Amino acid sequence: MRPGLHRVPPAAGPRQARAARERLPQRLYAAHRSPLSAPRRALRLNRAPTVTTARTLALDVLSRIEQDDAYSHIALSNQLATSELDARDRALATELVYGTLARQRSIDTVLSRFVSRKLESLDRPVRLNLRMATYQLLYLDRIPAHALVNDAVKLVKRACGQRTAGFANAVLRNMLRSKEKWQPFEERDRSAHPARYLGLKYSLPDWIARRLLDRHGLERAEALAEAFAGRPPLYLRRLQPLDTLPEGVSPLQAPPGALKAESSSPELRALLEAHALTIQDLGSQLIAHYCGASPGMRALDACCGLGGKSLLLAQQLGPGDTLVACDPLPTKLEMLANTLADLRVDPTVVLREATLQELPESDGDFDLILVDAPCSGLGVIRRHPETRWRRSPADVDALVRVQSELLDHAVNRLNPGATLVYSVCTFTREEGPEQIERLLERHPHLERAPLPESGFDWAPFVNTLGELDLNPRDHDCDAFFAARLRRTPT
Ligand SMILES: C[S@@+](CC[C@H](N)C(=O)[O-])C[C@H]1O[C@@H](n2cnc3c(N)ncnc32)[C@H](O)[C@@H]1O
Repeated sequence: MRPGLHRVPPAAGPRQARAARERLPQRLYAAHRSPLSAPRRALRLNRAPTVTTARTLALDVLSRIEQDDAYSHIALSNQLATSELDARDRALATELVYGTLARQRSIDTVLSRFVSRKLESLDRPVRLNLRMATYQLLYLDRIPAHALVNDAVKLVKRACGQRTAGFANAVLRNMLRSKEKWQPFEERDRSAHPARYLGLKYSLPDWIARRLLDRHGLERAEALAEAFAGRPPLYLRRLQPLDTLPEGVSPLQAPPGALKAESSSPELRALLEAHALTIQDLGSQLIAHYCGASPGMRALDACCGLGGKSLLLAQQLGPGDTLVACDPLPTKLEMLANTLADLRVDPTVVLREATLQELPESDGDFDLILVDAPCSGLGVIRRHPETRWRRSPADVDALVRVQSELLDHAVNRLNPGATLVYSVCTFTREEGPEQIERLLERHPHLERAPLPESGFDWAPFVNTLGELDLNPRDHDCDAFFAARLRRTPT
Protein backbone atom coordinates (compact mmCIF):
# COMPACT_ATOMS: atom_id res chain seq x y z
CA MET A 1 0.00 0.00 0.00
CA ARG A 2 1.37 3.45 -0.94
CA PRO A 3 2.06 5.97 1.80
CA GLY A 4 -0.84 8.36 2.15
CA LEU A 5 -3.51 5.77 1.33
CA HIS A 6 -5.32 4.30 4.30
CA ARG A 7 -7.87 1.54 3.96
CA VAL A 8 -10.15 1.68 6.99
CA PRO A 9 -12.27 -1.34 7.96
CA PRO A 10 -16.09 -1.06 8.17
CA ALA A 11 -17.15 1.44 10.79
CA ALA A 12 -20.09 -0.53 12.17
CA GLY A 13 -20.75 -4.17 13.04
CA PRO A 14 -22.39 -6.32 10.35
CA ARG A 15 -25.92 -6.01 11.77
CA GLN A 16 -25.71 -2.27 12.18
CA ALA A 17 -24.20 -1.85 8.72
CA ARG A 18 -26.86 -4.00 7.12
CA ALA A 19 -29.62 -1.99 8.77
CA ALA A 20 -28.21 1.28 7.42
CA ARG A 21 -27.81 -0.20 3.97
CA GLU A 22 -31.31 -1.60 3.93
CA ARG A 23 -32.69 1.93 3.83
CA LEU A 24 -31.94 1.82 0.13
CA PRO A 25 -34.01 -0.85 -1.66
CA GLN A 26 -31.68 -3.72 -2.61
CA ARG A 27 -32.65 -3.54 -6.29
CA LEU A 28 -31.64 0.12 -6.53
CA TYR A 29 -28.59 -0.37 -4.42
CA ALA A 30 -27.44 -3.23 -6.65
CA ALA A 31 -27.77 -0.95 -9.66
CA HIS A 32 -24.43 0.51 -8.65
CA ARG A 33 -22.67 -2.85 -8.41
CA SER A 34 -19.16 -2.85 -9.70
CA PRO A 35 -18.11 -4.87 -12.73
CA LEU A 36 -16.23 -7.19 -10.38
CA SER A 37 -19.47 -8.49 -8.94
CA ALA A 38 -20.94 -9.41 -12.33
CA PRO A 39 -22.28 -12.95 -12.49
CA ARG A 40 -20.22 -15.06 -14.86
CA ARG A 41 -22.66 -17.78 -15.74
CA ALA A 42 -22.73 -20.17 -18.66
CA LEU A 43 -24.67 -19.51 -21.85
CA ARG A 44 -28.39 -19.89 -21.38
CA LEU A 45 -29.52 -20.19 -25.00
CA ASN A 46 -31.16 -23.58 -25.57
CA ARG A 47 -28.29 -24.90 -27.60
CA ALA A 48 -24.88 -23.27 -27.49
CA PRO A 49 -23.86 -21.99 -30.93
CA THR A 50 -20.67 -23.51 -32.22
CA VAL A 51 -19.05 -20.36 -33.62
CA THR A 52 -19.28 -16.97 -31.91
CA THR A 53 -20.32 -14.21 -34.28
CA ALA A 54 -21.34 -10.64 -33.54
CA ARG A 55 -25.00 -11.75 -33.53
CA THR A 56 -24.60 -14.83 -31.32
CA LEU A 57 -22.60 -12.79 -28.84
CA ALA A 58 -25.20 -10.00 -28.85
CA LEU A 59 -28.00 -12.54 -28.35
CA ASP A 60 -26.22 -14.11 -25.44
CA VAL A 61 -25.77 -10.71 -23.80
CA LEU A 62 -29.43 -9.78 -24.39
CA SER A 63 -30.45 -13.12 -22.92
CA ARG A 64 -28.41 -12.52 -19.73
CA ILE A 65 -29.85 -9.05 -19.36
CA GLU A 66 -33.41 -10.38 -19.60
CA GLN A 67 -32.94 -13.60 -17.66
CA ASP A 68 -30.42 -12.65 -14.96
CA ASP A 69 -31.20 -8.93 -14.67
CA ALA A 70 -27.59 -8.36 -15.76
CA TYR A 71 -26.34 -4.86 -16.60
CA SER A 72 -25.69 -4.31 -20.29
CA HIS A 73 -22.21 -2.82 -19.95
CA ILE A 74 -21.04 -5.58 -17.61
CA ALA A 75 -22.58 -8.48 -19.55
CA LEU A 76 -21.23 -7.10 -22.84
CA SER A 77 -17.71 -6.41 -21.59
CA ASN A 78 -17.51 -9.88 -19.99
CA GLN A 79 -18.50 -11.50 -23.27
CA LEU A 80 -16.20 -9.33 -25.40
CA ALA A 81 -13.28 -10.01 -23.04
CA THR A 82 -13.42 -13.74 -23.78
CA SER A 83 -14.31 -13.56 -27.49
CA GLU A 84 -11.97 -13.49 -30.44
CA LEU A 85 -14.11 -11.21 -32.58
CA ASP A 86 -12.26 -8.62 -34.65
CA ALA A 87 -12.79 -4.88 -34.12
CA ARG A 88 -15.57 -4.67 -36.73
CA ASP A 89 -17.57 -7.51 -35.21
CA ARG A 90 -17.06 -6.16 -31.69
CA ALA A 91 -18.51 -2.85 -32.86
CA LEU A 92 -21.46 -4.63 -34.51
CA ALA A 93 -22.17 -6.73 -31.39
CA THR A 94 -22.09 -3.55 -29.27
CA GLU A 95 -24.42 -1.76 -31.67
CA LEU A 96 -26.86 -4.70 -31.67
CA VAL A 97 -26.99 -4.97 -27.87
CA TYR A 98 -27.40 -1.28 -27.11
CA GLY A 99 -29.65 -0.56 -30.09
CA THR A 100 -32.01 -3.48 -29.43
CA LEU A 101 -32.34 -2.53 -25.74
CA ALA A 102 -32.70 1.19 -26.36
CA ARG A 103 -35.36 0.74 -29.08
CA GLN A 104 -37.20 -2.13 -27.42
CA ARG A 105 -40.59 -0.45 -27.06
CA SER A 106 -40.62 0.78 -30.66
CA ILE A 107 -39.38 -2.60 -31.92
CA ASP A 108 -42.00 -4.56 -29.98
CA THR A 109 -44.76 -2.26 -31.20
CA VAL A 110 -43.86 -2.98 -34.82
CA LEU A 111 -43.06 -6.65 -34.27
CA SER A 112 -46.36 -7.36 -32.55
CA ARG A 113 -48.17 -6.29 -35.76
CA PHE A 114 -46.71 -9.40 -37.41
CA VAL A 115 -47.02 -11.92 -34.57
CA SER A 116 -50.48 -13.11 -33.62
CA ARG A 117 -49.40 -14.25 -30.12
CA LYS A 118 -48.19 -12.06 -27.27
CA LEU A 119 -44.44 -11.50 -27.66
CA GLU A 120 -43.84 -12.50 -24.01
CA SER A 121 -45.28 -15.95 -24.75
CA LEU A 122 -42.55 -16.70 -27.35
CA ASP A 123 -39.51 -18.69 -26.25
CA ARG A 124 -36.71 -16.31 -25.29
CA PRO A 125 -34.33 -17.19 -28.18
CA VAL A 126 -37.13 -16.63 -30.70
CA ARG A 127 -38.25 -13.36 -29.15
CA LEU A 128 -34.73 -11.99 -28.86
CA ASN A 129 -33.79 -13.05 -32.38
CA LEU A 130 -36.92 -11.42 -33.79
CA ARG A 131 -36.30 -8.27 -31.74
CA MET A 132 -32.70 -7.99 -32.87
CA ALA A 133 -33.60 -8.62 -36.53
CA THR A 134 -36.36 -5.99 -36.32
CA TYR A 135 -33.89 -3.52 -34.84
CA GLN A 136 -31.60 -4.02 -37.81
CA LEU A 137 -34.45 -3.68 -40.32
CA LEU A 138 -35.87 -0.53 -38.73
CA TYR A 139 -32.75 1.34 -37.66
CA LEU A 140 -29.65 0.08 -39.50
CA ASP A 141 -29.44 0.54 -43.24
CA ARG A 142 -25.97 -0.87 -43.81
CA ILE A 143 -26.93 -4.53 -43.39
CA PRO A 144 -28.75 -6.10 -46.38
CA ALA A 145 -32.26 -7.09 -45.23
CA HIS A 146 -32.32 -10.56 -46.77
CA ALA A 147 -28.94 -11.50 -45.30
CA LEU A 148 -29.94 -10.49 -41.78
CA VAL A 149 -33.28 -12.29 -42.03
CA ASN A 150 -31.51 -15.48 -43.18
CA ASP A 151 -29.09 -15.17 -40.30
CA ALA A 152 -31.85 -14.66 -37.72
CA VAL A 153 -33.79 -17.67 -39.03
CA LYS A 154 -30.64 -19.85 -38.89
CA LEU A 155 -30.06 -18.84 -35.27
CA VAL A 156 -33.66 -19.63 -34.32
CA LYS A 157 -33.32 -23.03 -36.02
CA ARG A 158 -30.17 -23.79 -34.04
CA ALA A 159 -31.81 -22.78 -30.76
CA CYS A 160 -35.38 -24.06 -31.23
CA GLY A 161 -35.53 -26.34 -34.28
CA GLN A 162 -36.93 -26.30 -37.80
CA ARG A 163 -40.60 -25.64 -36.99
CA THR A 164 -39.94 -22.52 -34.94
CA ALA A 165 -37.46 -21.34 -37.57
CA GLY A 166 -40.30 -21.58 -40.11
CA PHE A 167 -42.40 -19.35 -37.86
CA ALA A 168 -39.58 -16.77 -37.50
CA ASN A 169 -39.01 -16.85 -41.26
CA ALA A 170 -42.71 -16.18 -41.94
CA VAL A 171 -42.79 -13.26 -39.48
CA LEU A 172 -39.69 -11.57 -40.88
CA ARG A 173 -40.55 -12.12 -44.57
CA ASN A 174 -44.01 -10.72 -43.92
CA MET A 175 -42.36 -7.70 -42.27
CA LEU A 176 -40.08 -7.22 -45.28
CA ARG A 177 -43.16 -7.06 -47.55
CA SER A 178 -45.04 -4.55 -45.35
CA LYS A 179 -42.84 -1.51 -44.86
CA GLU A 180 -45.91 0.68 -44.41
CA LYS A 181 -46.30 -0.89 -40.95
CA TRP A 182 -42.75 -0.06 -39.80
CA GLN A 183 -43.47 3.23 -38.04
CA PRO A 184 -44.11 2.58 -34.32
CA PHE A 185 -45.85 5.91 -33.57
CA GLU A 186 -48.76 7.93 -35.00
CA GLU A 187 -47.95 11.49 -36.11
CA ARG A 188 -51.37 12.72 -34.87
CA ASP A 189 -50.48 11.60 -31.31
CA ARG A 190 -47.86 14.36 -31.13
CA SER A 191 -50.45 16.88 -30.04
CA ALA A 192 -53.22 14.54 -28.81
CA HIS A 193 -51.12 12.10 -26.71
CA PRO A 194 -47.61 13.54 -26.52
CA ALA A 195 -46.33 11.10 -23.85
CA ARG A 196 -47.38 8.11 -25.96
CA TYR A 197 -45.94 9.75 -29.08
CA LEU A 198 -42.54 10.34 -27.46
CA GLY A 199 -42.68 6.94 -25.77
CA LEU A 200 -43.29 5.04 -29.01
CA LYS A 201 -41.02 7.16 -31.21
CA TYR A 202 -38.02 7.27 -28.86
CA SER A 203 -38.74 4.06 -26.99
CA LEU A 204 -39.36 5.38 -23.50
CA PRO A 205 -41.93 4.26 -20.93
CA ASP A 206 -44.80 6.79 -20.86
CA TRP A 207 -43.93 7.88 -17.30
CA ILE A 208 -40.42 8.94 -18.32
CA ALA A 209 -41.75 10.72 -21.42
CA ARG A 210 -44.21 12.52 -19.12
CA ARG A 211 -41.40 13.67 -16.80
CA LEU A 212 -39.60 15.18 -19.79
CA LEU A 213 -42.80 16.84 -21.01
CA ASP A 214 -43.70 18.24 -17.58
CA ARG A 215 -40.27 19.73 -17.12
CA HIS A 216 -39.50 20.97 -20.64
CA GLY A 217 -42.64 21.20 -22.82
CA LEU A 218 -43.14 19.30 -26.08
CA GLU A 219 -40.49 20.87 -28.38
CA ARG A 220 -37.62 20.57 -25.95
CA ALA A 221 -38.79 17.23 -24.52
CA GLU A 222 -38.72 15.79 -28.04
CA ALA A 223 -35.24 17.19 -28.73
CA LEU A 224 -34.01 15.66 -25.46
CA ALA A 225 -35.74 12.31 -26.10
CA GLU A 226 -34.05 12.17 -29.51
CA ALA A 227 -30.65 12.92 -27.95
CA PHE A 228 -31.18 10.21 -25.32
CA ALA A 229 -31.86 7.70 -28.12
CA GLY A 230 -28.36 8.20 -29.61
CA ARG A 231 -25.08 6.56 -28.67
CA PRO A 232 -22.80 8.44 -26.22
CA PRO A 233 -19.25 9.55 -27.05
CA LEU A 234 -16.27 7.93 -25.33
CA TYR A 235 -14.84 10.47 -22.89
CA LEU A 236 -11.60 9.99 -21.00
CA ARG A 237 -9.65 11.87 -18.38
CA ARG A 238 -5.89 12.10 -18.19
CA LEU A 239 -4.67 10.72 -14.86
CA GLN A 240 -0.95 10.94 -15.54
CA PRO A 241 1.18 13.11 -17.86
CA LEU A 242 1.49 11.65 -21.39
CA ASP A 243 3.91 12.74 -24.12
CA THR A 244 1.55 11.73 -26.90
CA LEU A 245 -2.08 10.74 -27.09
CA PRO A 246 -3.21 7.56 -28.86
CA GLU A 247 -4.51 8.00 -32.41
CA GLY A 248 -8.12 9.18 -32.50
CA VAL A 249 -7.97 10.69 -28.99
CA SER A 250 -8.14 14.49 -28.74
CA PRO A 251 -8.31 17.00 -25.87
CA LEU A 252 -11.50 18.98 -25.14
CA GLN A 253 -11.38 22.74 -24.60
CA ALA A 254 -12.74 22.27 -21.09
CA PRO A 255 -12.43 20.99 -18.47
CA PRO A 256 -8.64 20.49 -18.17
CA GLY A 257 -7.53 16.90 -18.75
CA ALA A 258 -10.74 15.89 -20.57
CA LEU A 259 -10.31 13.88 -23.77
CA LYS A 260 -12.62 12.40 -26.39
CA ALA A 261 -11.86 9.18 -28.28
CA GLU A 262 -13.24 8.22 -31.67
CA SER A 263 -13.15 4.54 -30.71
CA SER A 264 -11.35 2.07 -28.50
CA SER A 265 -8.01 0.60 -29.58
CA PRO A 266 -5.38 -1.75 -28.09
CA GLU A 267 -3.14 1.28 -27.33
CA LEU A 268 -5.96 3.03 -25.53
CA ARG A 269 -6.84 -0.11 -23.56
CA ALA A 270 -3.20 -0.42 -22.44
CA LEU A 271 -3.21 3.19 -21.14
CA LEU A 272 -6.46 2.54 -19.29
CA GLU A 273 -5.01 -0.62 -17.77
CA ALA A 274 -1.95 1.35 -16.58
CA HIS A 275 -4.23 4.03 -15.06
CA ALA A 276 -2.65 6.70 -17.26
CA LEU A 277 -6.17 7.46 -18.53
CA THR A 278 -9.60 6.73 -17.13
CA ILE A 279 -12.99 6.50 -18.80
CA GLN A 280 -15.20 9.24 -17.39
CA ASP A 281 -18.15 11.02 -18.95
CA LEU A 282 -17.72 14.75 -19.54
CA GLY A 283 -20.58 15.46 -17.11
CA SER A 284 -18.95 13.46 -14.34
CA GLN A 285 -15.66 15.34 -14.89
CA LEU A 286 -17.46 18.68 -14.73
CA ILE A 287 -19.07 17.73 -11.41
CA ALA A 288 -15.67 16.89 -9.92
CA HIS A 289 -14.35 20.33 -11.03
CA TYR A 290 -17.55 21.98 -9.76
CA CYS A 291 -16.56 20.86 -6.23
CA GLY A 292 -13.68 23.37 -6.36
CA ALA A 293 -11.29 21.33 -4.20
CA SER A 294 -8.05 23.15 -3.42
CA PRO A 295 -5.01 22.74 -1.15
CA GLY A 296 -5.74 23.23 2.54
CA MET A 297 -9.15 21.54 2.50
CA ARG A 298 -10.35 18.49 4.38
CA ALA A 299 -12.71 16.79 1.94
CA LEU A 300 -15.29 13.99 1.96
CA ASP A 301 -16.55 12.13 -1.10
CA ALA A 302 -19.58 10.69 0.67
CA CYS A 303 -20.75 8.22 -2.03
CA CYS A 304 -17.48 7.63 -3.81
CA GLY A 305 -18.36 4.44 -5.72
CA LEU A 306 -15.50 3.54 -8.05
CA GLY A 307 -14.01 6.94 -7.27
CA GLY A 308 -14.34 8.69 -10.61
CA LYS A 309 -14.70 12.00 -8.81
CA SER A 310 -12.53 11.16 -5.77
CA LEU A 311 -9.50 10.85 -8.06
CA LEU A 312 -9.84 14.43 -9.29
CA LEU A 313 -10.45 15.72 -5.75
CA ALA A 314 -7.32 13.87 -4.60
CA GLN A 315 -5.33 15.45 -7.44
CA GLN A 316 -6.52 18.93 -6.47
CA LEU A 317 -5.82 18.71 -2.72
CA GLY A 318 -2.35 19.33 -1.34
CA PRO A 319 0.24 17.58 0.83
CA GLY A 320 -0.94 17.27 4.43
CA ASP A 321 -4.63 17.40 3.36
CA THR A 322 -7.07 14.52 3.82
CA LEU A 323 -9.70 13.10 1.51
CA VAL A 324 -12.13 10.60 3.04
CA ALA A 325 -13.81 8.50 0.33
CA CYS A 326 -16.74 6.54 1.67
CA ASP A 327 -18.99 3.88 0.13
CA PRO A 328 -20.60 0.75 1.56
CA LEU A 329 -19.58 -1.47 -1.38
CA PRO A 330 -16.14 -3.05 -0.80
CA THR A 331 -15.61 -4.12 -4.43
CA LYS A 332 -15.84 -0.51 -5.54
CA LEU A 333 -13.38 0.63 -2.88
CA GLU A 334 -10.96 -2.11 -3.95
CA MET A 335 -11.00 -0.83 -7.50
CA LEU A 336 -10.43 2.72 -6.29
CA ALA A 337 -7.55 1.54 -4.09
CA ASN A 338 -5.96 -0.17 -7.12
CA THR A 339 -6.14 3.00 -9.18
CA LEU A 340 -4.81 5.17 -6.34
CA ALA A 341 -1.89 2.80 -5.85
CA ASP A 342 -0.70 3.64 -9.40
CA LEU A 343 -1.05 7.42 -9.00
CA ARG A 344 0.97 10.06 -7.23
CA VAL A 345 -1.44 12.11 -5.13
CA ASP A 346 -0.43 14.50 -2.37
CA PRO A 347 -3.17 14.16 0.27
CA THR A 348 -3.83 11.26 2.57
CA VAL A 349 -6.75 9.30 1.12
CA VAL A 350 -8.83 7.37 3.62
CA LEU A 351 -11.08 4.75 2.05
CA ARG A 352 -13.97 4.14 4.39
CA GLU A 353 -16.16 1.09 3.76
CA ALA A 354 -19.33 2.50 5.25
CA THR A 355 -22.53 4.33 4.52
CA LEU A 356 -22.41 8.06 5.18
CA GLN A 357 -24.72 7.44 8.15
CA GLU A 358 -22.06 5.13 9.63
CA LEU A 359 -19.11 7.49 9.11
CA PRO A 360 -17.49 7.69 12.57
CA GLU A 361 -17.38 10.94 14.50
CA SER A 362 -13.61 10.52 14.66
CA ASP A 363 -13.40 11.26 10.93
CA GLY A 364 -14.24 14.82 11.93
CA ASP A 365 -15.97 17.56 9.96
CA PHE A 366 -15.11 18.77 6.48
CA ASP A 367 -14.46 21.91 4.39
CA LEU A 368 -15.88 20.21 1.29
CA ILE A 369 -18.42 17.38 1.00
CA LEU A 370 -19.55 15.84 -2.26
CA VAL A 371 -22.78 13.82 -2.10
CA ASP A 372 -22.92 12.08 -5.49
CA ALA A 373 -26.10 10.35 -4.45
CA PRO A 374 -27.73 7.10 -5.56
CA CYS A 375 -30.42 8.16 -8.06
CA SER A 376 -32.79 6.88 -10.73
CA GLY A 377 -29.95 7.06 -13.28
CA LEU A 378 -32.22 8.25 -16.10
CA GLY A 379 -29.50 10.65 -17.26
CA VAL A 380 -27.29 7.75 -18.32
CA ILE A 381 -29.82 5.71 -20.29
CA ARG A 382 -27.65 6.01 -23.40
CA ARG A 383 -24.98 3.98 -21.58
CA HIS A 384 -27.38 1.74 -19.65
CA PRO A 385 -30.43 1.51 -21.93
CA GLU A 386 -32.12 -1.22 -19.86
CA THR A 387 -32.47 1.23 -16.92
CA ARG A 388 -35.54 2.79 -18.53
CA TRP A 389 -37.40 -0.54 -18.30
CA ARG A 390 -36.26 -1.27 -14.74
CA ARG A 391 -37.19 1.99 -13.02
CA SER A 392 -40.61 3.12 -11.87
CA PRO A 393 -42.07 6.32 -10.39
CA ALA A 394 -42.10 4.54 -7.00
CA ASP A 395 -38.30 4.10 -7.29
CA VAL A 396 -37.92 7.84 -7.80
CA ASP A 397 -39.96 8.48 -4.63
CA ALA A 398 -37.83 6.00 -2.64
CA LEU A 399 -34.60 7.52 -3.94
CA VAL A 400 -35.73 11.06 -3.13
CA ARG A 401 -36.09 9.97 0.51
CA VAL A 402 -32.65 8.31 0.54
CA GLN A 403 -31.04 11.41 -1.03
CA SER A 404 -32.57 13.81 1.48
CA GLU A 405 -31.43 11.60 4.37
CA LEU A 406 -27.89 11.56 2.94
CA LEU A 407 -27.95 15.32 2.52
CA ASP A 408 -29.07 15.88 6.11
CA HIS A 409 -26.22 13.71 7.36
CA ALA A 410 -23.76 15.59 5.14
CA VAL A 411 -24.96 18.98 6.42
CA ASN A 412 -24.14 17.86 9.97
CA ARG A 413 -20.52 17.23 8.98
CA LEU A 414 -19.83 20.65 7.40
CA ASN A 415 -17.38 23.05 9.03
CA PRO A 416 -18.57 26.68 9.19
CA GLY A 417 -18.17 28.21 5.70
CA ALA A 418 -17.71 24.75 4.13
CA THR A 419 -19.01 23.76 0.67
CA LEU A 420 -21.59 21.03 -0.01
CA VAL A 421 -21.99 19.73 -3.56
CA TYR A 422 -24.96 17.50 -4.36
CA SER A 423 -25.12 15.68 -7.68
CA VAL A 424 -27.26 13.08 -9.46
CA CYS A 425 -27.14 11.53 -12.94
CA THR A 426 -30.81 12.01 -13.69
CA PHE A 427 -33.19 14.65 -14.98
CA THR A 428 -36.20 14.27 -12.67
CA ARG A 429 -37.19 17.51 -10.98
CA GLU A 430 -37.74 15.77 -7.61
CA GLU A 431 -34.21 14.38 -7.42
CA GLY A 432 -32.66 17.61 -8.73
CA PRO A 433 -33.82 21.21 -8.25
CA GLU A 434 -36.69 20.29 -5.88
CA GLN A 435 -34.34 18.31 -3.65
CA ILE A 436 -32.20 21.45 -3.27
CA GLU A 437 -35.17 23.74 -2.62
CA ARG A 438 -36.34 21.44 0.20
CA LEU A 439 -32.81 21.19 1.61
CA LEU A 440 -32.48 24.99 1.77
CA GLU A 441 -35.84 25.18 3.55
CA ARG A 442 -34.80 22.55 6.13
CA HIS A 443 -31.39 24.15 6.81
CA PRO A 444 -31.56 27.94 7.05
CA HIS A 445 -27.79 28.14 7.67
CA LEU A 446 -27.17 26.83 4.10
CA GLU A 447 -26.97 29.19 1.12
CA ARG A 448 -26.06 28.88 -2.54
CA ALA A 449 -22.31 29.06 -3.09
CA PRO A 450 -20.60 30.95 -5.96
CA LEU A 451 -19.06 29.00 -8.84
CA PRO A 452 -15.50 27.81 -8.22
CA GLU A 453 -12.40 29.26 -9.90
CA SER A 454 -11.64 26.42 -12.29
CA GLY A 455 -9.75 28.14 -15.09
CA PHE A 456 -12.58 27.74 -17.64
CA ASP A 457 -15.93 29.37 -18.32
CA TRP A 458 -18.84 27.75 -16.47
CA ALA A 459 -21.48 29.69 -18.45
CA PRO A 460 -22.30 26.93 -21.00
CA PHE A 461 -22.93 24.40 -18.24
CA VAL A 462 -24.92 26.20 -15.53
CA ASN A 463 -28.43 27.64 -15.15
CA THR A 464 -29.32 31.02 -13.66
CA LEU A 465 -29.02 29.61 -10.10
CA GLY A 466 -25.50 28.40 -10.79
CA GLU A 467 -26.66 24.76 -10.79
CA LEU A 468 -25.02 22.38 -13.25
CA ASP A 469 -27.73 21.24 -15.61
CA LEU A 470 -26.21 18.96 -18.25
CA ASN A 471 -27.84 16.91 -20.98
CA PRO A 472 -26.86 15.03 -24.13
CA ARG A 473 -28.47 17.54 -26.48
CA ASP A 474 -26.78 20.75 -25.32
CA HIS A 475 -23.57 19.33 -23.89
CA ASP A 476 -23.10 15.99 -25.66
CA CYS A 477 -22.77 14.30 -22.27
CA ASP A 478 -24.94 12.33 -19.87
CA ALA A 479 -27.67 14.25 -18.05
CA PHE A 480 -26.43 15.39 -14.65
CA PHE A 481 -27.73 17.83 -12.10
CA ALA A 482 -25.53 19.37 -9.39
CA ALA A 483 -25.89 22.20 -6.90
CA ARG A 484 -23.22 23.99 -4.88
CA LEU A 485 -24.12 25.19 -1.40
CA ARG A 486 -22.25 26.71 1.49
CA ARG A 487 -22.71 26.59 5.24
CA THR A 488 -22.74 30.17 6.47
CA PRO A 489 -19.46 31.05 8.21
CA THR A 490 -21.07 31.52 11.61
C1 LIG B 1 -23.96 7.55 -8.20
S1 LIG B 1 -23.03 6.35 -7.39
C2 LIG B 1 -21.52 7.19 -7.07
C3 LIG B 1 -20.62 7.30 -8.25
C4 LIG B 1 -19.24 7.80 -7.87
N1 LIG B 1 -19.27 9.01 -7.09
C5 LIG B 1 -18.37 8.04 -9.09
O1 LIG B 1 -18.09 9.18 -9.46
O2 LIG B 1 -17.95 7.03 -9.68
C6 LIG B 1 -23.75 6.30 -5.81
C7 LIG B 1 -22.96 5.50 -4.80
O3 LIG B 1 -23.59 5.68 -3.54
C8 LIG B 1 -23.31 4.53 -2.78
N2 LIG B 1 -24.24 4.55 -1.64
C9 LIG B 1 -25.48 4.05 -1.54
N3 LIG B 1 -26.00 4.32 -0.32
C10 LIG B 1 -25.04 5.01 0.36
C11 LIG B 1 -24.97 5.55 1.67
N4 LIG B 1 -25.99 5.46 2.53
N5 LIG B 1 -23.84 6.19 2.04
C12 LIG B 1 -22.81 6.30 1.17
N6 LIG B 1 -22.82 5.80 -0.08
C13 LIG B 1 -23.94 5.17 -0.48
C14 LIG B 1 -23.51 3.40 -3.76
O4 LIG B 1 -22.82 2.24 -3.34
C15 LIG B 1 -22.91 4.00 -5.02
O5 LIG B 1 -21.58 3.61 -5.20
